[in-house]
Amino acid sequence: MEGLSWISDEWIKFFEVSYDGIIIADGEGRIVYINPASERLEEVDKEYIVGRLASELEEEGIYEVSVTVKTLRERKPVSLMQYKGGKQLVITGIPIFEDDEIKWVYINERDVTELNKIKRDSEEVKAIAEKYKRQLEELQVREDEKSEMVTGSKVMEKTVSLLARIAPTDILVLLEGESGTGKDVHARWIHRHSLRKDKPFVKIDCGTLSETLLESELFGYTKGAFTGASNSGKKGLVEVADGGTLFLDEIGEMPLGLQVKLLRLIQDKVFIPVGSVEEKTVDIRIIAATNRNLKDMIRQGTFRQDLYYRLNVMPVRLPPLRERKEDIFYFIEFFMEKFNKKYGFHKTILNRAISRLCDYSWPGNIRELSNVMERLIVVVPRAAIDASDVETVLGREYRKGQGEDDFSRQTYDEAFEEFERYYLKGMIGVSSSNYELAEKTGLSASTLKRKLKKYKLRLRDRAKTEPKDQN
Ligand SMILES: Nc1ncnc2c1ncn2[C@@H]1O[C@H](COP(=O)(O)OP(=O)(O)OP(=O)(O)O)[C@@H](O)[C@H]1O
Repeated sequence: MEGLSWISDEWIKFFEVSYDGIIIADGEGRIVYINPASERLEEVDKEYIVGRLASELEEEGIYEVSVTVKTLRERKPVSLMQYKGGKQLVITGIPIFEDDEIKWVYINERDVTELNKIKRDSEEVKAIAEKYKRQLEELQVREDEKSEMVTGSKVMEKTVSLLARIAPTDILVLLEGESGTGKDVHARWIHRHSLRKDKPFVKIDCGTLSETLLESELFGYTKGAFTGASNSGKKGLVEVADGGTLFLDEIGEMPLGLQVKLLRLIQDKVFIPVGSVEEKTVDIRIIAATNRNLKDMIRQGTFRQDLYYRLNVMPVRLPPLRERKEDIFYFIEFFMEKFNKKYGFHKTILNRAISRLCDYSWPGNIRELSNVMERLIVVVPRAAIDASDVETVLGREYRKGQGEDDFSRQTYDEAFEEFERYYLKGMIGVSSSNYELAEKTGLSASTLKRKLKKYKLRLRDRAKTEPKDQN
């Protein structure tokens, strides 16, 4: 340690206990000091190293690349990453100048294996946490779906899985269906499952306002734009929806004069507030809904063809309830739970009451079913809703609706499945065991098991919905 005689023994003691490797070389590259940590990290012996030229040690392969040599050559701090005996070392050489000459090279070696492992571990932990977070979110979504939207039948499952695929994209969705088929519910579902879910969902019913009012509601107005306009002007719903989703309900009712402005909004995401000359740009996703046949409207000249093609990118048809009778069971279950909770009841419904509800053609679709279920829960004074209650609540509607089944849109298989489920549900109502059910239906135990599974039916549903003495 001759070359370092100017450094006090106290300082050397610090070097000796350092966890980092420390090497000091002179201006010619001759190693004058190596601390125990460096001996350990580099797997070398100080007796062999001290007094030797770094370039020689590099030639001998003791050092794969000598940082000392590199630092002397480049005359500036140099950092390298090297692997030695399974360790990952970051080696830094710093030249120390006297006048213009390099007097010393100070080398610091740090074992980053542990550090990198900790980093990798923490990344792994982060990835696992992300995975669980995603799983939780998916569970949450499923929970939401359960509580907000019925998705029971095969048709509905297909629709929902299509919506799940398109929800995160910005594709324009056109929901088509009769009044009460769930266009609003589905539009909100798309928004909630989109990347815009934390931004506003703004609905405008194009059928309820006059052309002038609709225009100012949609696009807003500047101050003094028309008599009675607020002095400060007003933001339109299009702007309120910025970043989120604009739901244009009853798009078929949109006045022709506004259709061209809507076309511009859809195409270029620009609009002009009433009374202004300046265009404004927004970032919105548009979902439109209609219960009218837009193609017929084009023929009648009340709907623009170019707008129709802009809107018809991803049409999603929500069939009327009479075309998906299988869904009625799921809706009944859903509304029983919903309204029992709302009114604090624990009412049940008998299978024969369910049969009556299924017989009806539901011209007002799910909205009508929802209203009827709410009325039944509230007005029936007994714990179990019976067939006669349904007939009373539906009244004349029931008799009118009976026998109006429309199978014209169903294939034979679909109609058969609908009947089979209906039949089995009825037979469950009059059987007290699987054995009895098999006997009454004449089906083998295994066929019965398979069919009950297919239609998600259970014998204990009966116990839940029908008191024993009523059978
Ligand atoms: N899949 C569903 N799950 C649960 N409730 C539903 C579903 N579809 C519709 N409903 C209920 O039925 C009623 C009517 O639904 P919604 O308002 O979405 O229909 P709509 O097609 O938009 O009707 P309109 O054309 O008259 O505006 C609402 O009370 C809604 O909660």
